[in-house]
Order: sequence, then C-alpha cells, then structure tokens
Amino acid sequence: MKGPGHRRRRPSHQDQTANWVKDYLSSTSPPPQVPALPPDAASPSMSWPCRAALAAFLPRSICYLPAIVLAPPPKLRAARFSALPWRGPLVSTDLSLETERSSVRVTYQGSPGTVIEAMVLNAFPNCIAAPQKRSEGALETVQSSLADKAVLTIENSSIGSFHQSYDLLLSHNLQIVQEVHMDVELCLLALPGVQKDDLQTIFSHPQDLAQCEHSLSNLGVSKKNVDHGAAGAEIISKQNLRGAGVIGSARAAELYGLNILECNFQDASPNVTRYLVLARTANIPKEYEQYKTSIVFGLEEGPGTLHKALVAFWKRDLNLTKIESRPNRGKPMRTLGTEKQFNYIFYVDFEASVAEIPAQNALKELELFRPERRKRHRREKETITRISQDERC
Ligand SMILES: O=C(O)C(=O)C[C@]1(C(=O)O)C=C[C@@H](O)C=C1
Repeated sequence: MKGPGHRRRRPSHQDQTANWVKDYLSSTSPPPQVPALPPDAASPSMSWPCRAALAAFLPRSICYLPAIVLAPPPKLRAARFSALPWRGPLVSTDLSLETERSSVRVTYQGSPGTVIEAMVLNAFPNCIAAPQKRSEGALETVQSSLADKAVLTIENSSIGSFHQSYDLLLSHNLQIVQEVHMDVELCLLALPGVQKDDLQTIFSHPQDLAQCEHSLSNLGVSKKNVDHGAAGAEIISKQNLRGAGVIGSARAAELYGLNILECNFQDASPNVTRYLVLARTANIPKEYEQYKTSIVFGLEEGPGTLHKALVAFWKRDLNLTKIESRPNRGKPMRTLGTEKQFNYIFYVDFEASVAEIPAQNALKELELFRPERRKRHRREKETITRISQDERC
C-alpha cells in the first residue's frame, strides 16, 4: 500500500535548515537560501483542535495519539482518530517499554497463565498487572482512573483482525498510546497421563482455536470456547477432565499442573499477535519520526468515495499499513433509492505522525478538523442513546 516514492523519513524543515547552517559554516561561499516551505512540508503548528496532551514518548514502541471524537463531514463521516509513533515491531524478547513510574497499573482481559499476561509482564516488567474478565472491564477501569493502561488484542498474523477490539476502540474515550507485537507460541495441554488419542474436546479462546484450526482438525476433536487458554486449563484441572485438552501457554500448564502434549501447536509460524495499549491521554509525537497514525471514518454513498479518501494519503506519499471495515453500529443500514444497504466505518492506519504537515493536510482533506462538526457528532450520539433508552421503557 505504498504511494509513489515511498519514504521512511522525510527531512524536516529543521533538518534542511541545519544542513544549510552546516554548509554555511564549512564553506567560504555566500550562504544559500533557506529552503522554502512547500505546503505539505511546513513546520507543524501545535495549535491542535484536539484534546491532545504532551507526554514522554516511549522509545521502541508504537504509540498512537489521542483518540478524538471527530466530525461527520458531508462526504466523510468521521468518528475519531488516533496516531502512533512507529519504531518497528517488537518481539517477545524485545519488549521492555517501561519508562514510566514502576507502579504503572496495566489492565487486560486475562488471568495468570494467559498469553496476554506474558505480553503485559514483558512490556511493563514492573507494572501492577490488573487482569479483568472482559476487555470492556479493562477499558472501563482505565476510563475511571483505577488503572493507567489497558491492553487490547487487535490482530494476529495468521487469522487477522479481532473485530470486537476494533468495535471497543470506539466505545470508550481512551487514546491508543502504544503497540506491541509478540510472536505467540501456543501449546496443546492436557492432564498428566492423557495422550492425544484420548482427547475429544479442546478448550480455548476462540482466536487461539482459530490459530490451530488445521492441527485441531487433524486431531478430530470438538472445540469449546472459553475466555482464554488459562481458563480452559483451570476447568480441566479442577474438574479432572481426562477427555479434554486446552490450547494455551506453557505457563498455564505449569500453573494448573498440566502436561504439554505439543509445543508450537499453531498452524503457522511466526504467529505474531498485535496488541494495542490504551490510556486516558497520550503524546503528540514529534514530526518526522517513524510514527503511525490511525483514523476511522464513514463514507457517504457514491462511486469512488473510499478511493478519494485513500488518495488523500497516496498524494502525500503516506504509506497505508492497514484498512479494516466494520459495521457502522450507529446506523448499520442505509437506504439507497429503494434498496437497503450495509453501512460501514473504515479504520485506516498510515505511517506518519499527525505532527507532520502532510498528515495534517491529508486529514484536512478528509474534513476531519472542524470543531462545529465535532459538536454535531456528539449531539447525534446523545440522540441515539436517548432513543434507545426510550425504546426500552
Ligand atoms: O488464551 C490466552 O491465553 C490469551 O491471552 C488470548 C489471546 C490474547 O492475547 O488475547 C492470546 C493470543 C492470541 O493471539 C489471541 C488471544
């Protein structure tokens, strides 16, 4: 999804000026002119029409900017956007992101022995881990200031997007501040003495089961969804289920007294899961670092509207890394003539900070920066809430 002449780092106006100073000092010739600012390469203005808070940038992580409730412009209906600095994906052996106070409280859907717990403890080695039964609970805990960060599982290299997490991103007023990639090794676990041939049912998180689809069909077993692998391990252990196995981490086997029947049981390797870290506030990354930005918008009906939206990035050489479409839950259907059609919102990630003028201009082209429209959007949301409450009465 790279535009023409894709660049990883474009020299900023400051860089150009620095070069000019260097050239001037090392030569006897008259100074050249400071390069003029092209419209899409100007120094960033920090007068943001958004609720962004400046904070320390965490190196070697991927950080999103504050999620902002945005406007529904005439052609492009925006919900909110966020941005993240991109320093390359992290792997499980390279996860130390902890640069804040050591008692940072990190919450996630999980329990001891889950894969996500391993990711959290690697990424935030000194954190207070606060597992929750559901991701919604984790987000609410951060929203209400009972925790500092929530972790959401967003995508896996084998099975794709975690749609529920995409939907959750819009349900809370939190900012995506980091992204972590972890190569996940899933194991087949069972009670001591149980062989593969004894297994009739396998418990796990639906996404873990999906990552082992092929291996499981070879075993000829039925699948049972539970909250996560560790929950399955606990059930098997407590209920002494000798006909059941679980897909989970080696740590879950250790915690619940199970044997590892097979390591690397997932169908594909590497099997990388992408996690997002959310907080109440986030940084505006500096310009021209390798950041990522995520936006989400809806489109009016018409030929080529998605194309036009994406061209705004292509024109500015902003590399798109991900597009995801989800049902527009506020208005899942729309009428076109006499026909009812599905109505979508689009999540787009691109490699740039919103502190960069090209990114700002691309977003302006999408008509995202209009405070009066933001207000209108909020009112619309309130109306929808009221209607559904009335309907329940
Ligand atoms: O089953 C577990 O242990 C989990 O933590 C579930 C979990 C996750 O990280 O959310 C684990 C890895 C998969 O890629 C998807 C789901």
